[in-house]
Amino acid sequence: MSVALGTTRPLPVRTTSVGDPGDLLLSLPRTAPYAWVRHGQGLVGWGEAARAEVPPGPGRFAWAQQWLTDVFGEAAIDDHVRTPGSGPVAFGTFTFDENSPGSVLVVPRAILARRDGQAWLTTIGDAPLERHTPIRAAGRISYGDGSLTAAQWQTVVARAAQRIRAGELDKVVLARDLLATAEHPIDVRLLLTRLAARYPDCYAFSVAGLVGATPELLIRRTGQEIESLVLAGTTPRGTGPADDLARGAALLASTKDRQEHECAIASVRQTLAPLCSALQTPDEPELLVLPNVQHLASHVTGRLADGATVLDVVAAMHPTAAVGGTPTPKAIEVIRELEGMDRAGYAGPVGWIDAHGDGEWGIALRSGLVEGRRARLFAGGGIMGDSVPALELAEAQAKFRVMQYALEG
Ligand SMILES: C=C(O[C@@H]1C=C(C(=O)O)C=C[C@H]1O)C(=O)O
Repeated sequence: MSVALGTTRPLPVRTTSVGDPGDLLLSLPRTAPYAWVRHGQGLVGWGEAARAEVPPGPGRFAWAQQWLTDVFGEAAIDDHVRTPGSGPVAFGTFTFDENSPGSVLVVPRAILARRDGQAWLTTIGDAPLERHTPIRAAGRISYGDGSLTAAQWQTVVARAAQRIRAGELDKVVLARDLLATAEHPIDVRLLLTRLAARYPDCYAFSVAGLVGATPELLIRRTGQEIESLVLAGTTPRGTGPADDLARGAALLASTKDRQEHECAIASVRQTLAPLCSALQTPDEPELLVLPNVQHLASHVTGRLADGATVLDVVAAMHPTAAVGGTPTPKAIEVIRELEGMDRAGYAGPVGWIDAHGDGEWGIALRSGLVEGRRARLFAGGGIMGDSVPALELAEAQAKFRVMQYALEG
């Protein structure tokens, strides 16, 4: 466990109501901003009161939960707002692969939040906080291949589809990375403001260098109520309104995409059912239309049977078939074997948790790891037996556009 210098223990936490803070993202200072924002609502944080580098391995979520229980349990909390996200909050990112290092939890020293017309500020300790400075442009952006070229990746997709046809597994999600280099150091706040403006239906997030705008809500816990938005099955946007509608209709009617979606729903149902006293999954997916792609989407709701925290639920759900595959252990094996890269936090859980175990966690898609002038971007898609490599590449390229837009404007 690490507790930042300049803060005393137990952490002195104070939450008070504040007037309308305006755009949450515009309050962030430049260094290490934390964010989870959708439709202008959510939480932003800065500074560091406590930080944990979570050790890799199968026990990582339990380790993280214990760390949170210790840090929150001994905090001296003066919370005048008492709502999910008030009091001390930890932002977190977990790597996709449990064996990869890089999972991090951070309790910021300041958290500014807004939900349903209510706004609040939480501060920890009284040392002065870093102040807001103007957002800086990144200048020209150039791109290079990551681990595999587009052609190599298509070969890998074809190989995976062949293994699915041979009956080794039902579905696997394969991704690739793209390396972006900017002329000037990348200001994460610039990426966040662009992402929030162009993708308001997505969760714009920033945790420990992992930045993106994900449409996929892994789990939200509010008391005993839980919600999840399952996405799987994708088509790029059309060239005009008629083409767009036709693509949406074709996606809803596509056997390949409906089966891919069913794999994702089945994995979520299977992991949530034992934790819930009630669980509703829709019979038919809907279309979620985003500026770059259209997805098959299912909104799942439920009621937790016992006192599981949001992180306990994350631990049970990750990785869903939307980002791993079916069956999960075989899909993970194939991903490790074929992708030729470490996904780091991409496709892993990202979000926040409070001292009562409430919180919101997404799947870190449409994202990149940002450091200095460089960003490593990630995108992928579900592969089935009848997947066409060129179409999968086009889908991944459409998904890369989210972060390319964030970098280039
Ligand atoms: C893997 C990604 O997205 C996932 C895969 C999808 C698909 O294959 O249709 C759709 C949404 C996400 O669950 C990504 O964005 O990189």
